[in-house]
Formats: sequence, C-alpha cells, structure tokens
Amino acid sequence: MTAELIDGKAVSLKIKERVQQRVEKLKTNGITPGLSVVLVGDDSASQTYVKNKKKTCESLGMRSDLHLYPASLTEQELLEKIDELNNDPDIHGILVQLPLPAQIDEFKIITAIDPEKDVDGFHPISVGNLMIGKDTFLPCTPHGVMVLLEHYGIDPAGKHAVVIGRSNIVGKPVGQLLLQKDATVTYCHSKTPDLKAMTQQADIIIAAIGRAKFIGADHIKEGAVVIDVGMNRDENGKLCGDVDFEAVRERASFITPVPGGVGPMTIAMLMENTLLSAEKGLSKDKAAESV
Ligand SMILES: Nc1nc(=O)c2c([nH]1)NC[C@@H]1CN(c3ccc(C(=O)N[C@@H](CCC(=O)O)C(=O)O)cc3)C=[N+]21
Repeated sequence: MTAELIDGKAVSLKIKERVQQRVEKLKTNGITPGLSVVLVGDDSASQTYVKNKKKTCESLGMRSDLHLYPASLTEQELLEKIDELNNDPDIHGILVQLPLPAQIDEFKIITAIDPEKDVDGFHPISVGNLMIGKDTFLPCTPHGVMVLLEHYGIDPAGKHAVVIGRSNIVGKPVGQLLLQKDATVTYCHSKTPDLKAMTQQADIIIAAIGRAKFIGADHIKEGAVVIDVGMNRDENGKLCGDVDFEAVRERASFITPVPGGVGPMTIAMLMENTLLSAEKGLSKDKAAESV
C-alpha cells in the first residue's frame, strides 16, 4: 500500500481563505483583528517563524505587531509588556514565542496573558476548558491535526489513536481532542518500555517526539494513518519530521509530509483563533450596546 498524502499546505490555504473573508466582514464593522507576537532572544529560526506569522496576518488583512527583545530581557519587563498588550483594545491575540530564556518563568508568562487573548490556547483556563469540553481557544497544532483528519474523512471514532509525546502544547491536548472524537487513546513517551508494541496496534499515530525519522515502517500497522508533528533537522541540515517518510508511506493509508503537513496548519489555526477573538469582542460590544 502507498499512502495518500495529507496536504497540510493545501488545507491551510483553504482555511486562510475563509479567515480572510471573515476578516473583510469584520472590517465593515470597523474592527481589524490584531495579533501581537513577542519573541525574546535572537534565535534565527524563531525569528523566521514569527516573521512568517506577521506576514500571514497581513496577507489576510489582519494587523500584526512584532515585539523583538534581547535574550537578556527580565521577567518583570516581559510581564509589563504583556500587561500593556492585555489592555490594548486593538490587540485580539497575544503570542509569546516559546521557549523563553532560562531567567523567565514560562508558566508565569503564560498565566499573565488574558485568557480572552490566549490564541495559543496555553493558559491554564484554556487548557481546563479543553479538558472539560467547553468552548475555548484550542491550541493551534493539535487543532490543526484534527482539521486535517476531518478534511480527509478520517473519523477517529472507535479507532485506536496512539500519541507519542506528552508535551503540554502537542501530545496531551491532541490526545484529548481525539478522545472527544471518541477515539481510544494511548499516550506513549520516553519511559514506555516497548513503544513498537504500542504503535503497531495504532489505527492513527500522532508522532510528537522530537527525534528525526524515529518512526520507521516496522513501527506501524499496514493501513495506519500517520500524522507527523516533528520538526527536526536531518544529517544534511534538511527539515524533517519524526517519521521516516519514504519508508512509512509504503505501509500507511495516509501520511503527512514535513514540511507541508502539520506546520502550515499551526499557522492557519493561529489566524483563525485571532479572528475568533476579534469576532467575540464585536459580539460583546453589540450586546453592551443593546442593554
Ligand atoms: N507560543 C508559541 N506558539 C507556537 O505555535 C510555537 C511556539 N511558541 N514556538 C515554536 C513552535 C514551532 N511552530 C511552528 C509553526 C509553523 C511551522 C511551519 O509552518 N512549518 C513549515 C515549514 C517551515 C520551514 O520551512 O522552516 C512546514 O512544516 O511546512 C513550524 C513550526 C510554532 N510554535
């Protein structure tokens, strides 16, 4: 069997088109969605990502401002910036690029962001709402994975989904979203004694490990759906996922490439969250007017 390619780039374009149309509509009500992106430190890969986020925002008619700080920024200074953005009515979404330098406590920063502007879905309130199935900002990468599955007609209900990785931003939430869609979910991680025995039982595999080409053909069952959330560099410095794509595609039914799979979806869902935040603001203003 050769797997069908899950084209995240193409699906992300469709989502962005829809976002753009809704942005136009919002603008006729006098509101332009605005995203603030904060980057601390001069990591060049991170700079490229945040610049891409800004470019994408602007291509969809949204506003975006970039706040670049040296790696020496103090926690207090960052908290003050977040406070300012929390109180800026033109800013609907705040994204603080992770990881942060060691002197800054990530949890303190994430919890300082107004949950109503938490377009990353990382605030404990957003995480809690996700756990109990309440309406909230969904974290962008897990949400992007679910949208891809839906787009390709892959219904998780009754399937065995094996999530490899238990980070707060990918592994844990994507397992939760799969559970909400009635999958049977197994979480695997670095302390799982026999990973292969687990992944061989999976109908759907979500690889969020962080090791280049770690998942080979012998890890998967014939016909499995393989979603690769990895972002690594191979021995030649080329971007690659956690899955050995060429080998695994011969056994899988569907597979995401890296690049062009989950990555572009992450950005598209961020745009959608920023739009949703701005739309919520509008409906609140309208409600206030009608009182
Ligand atoms: N607060 C916060 N929120 C994030 O969402 C966040 C973060 N911090 N820190 C870093 C990670 C990483 N991340 C990516 C998003 C898109 C691509 C992406 O578009 N990738 C392209 C390729 C890009 C390339 O060629 O380098 C693709 O897979 O096709 C990659 C990585 C968001 N992150």
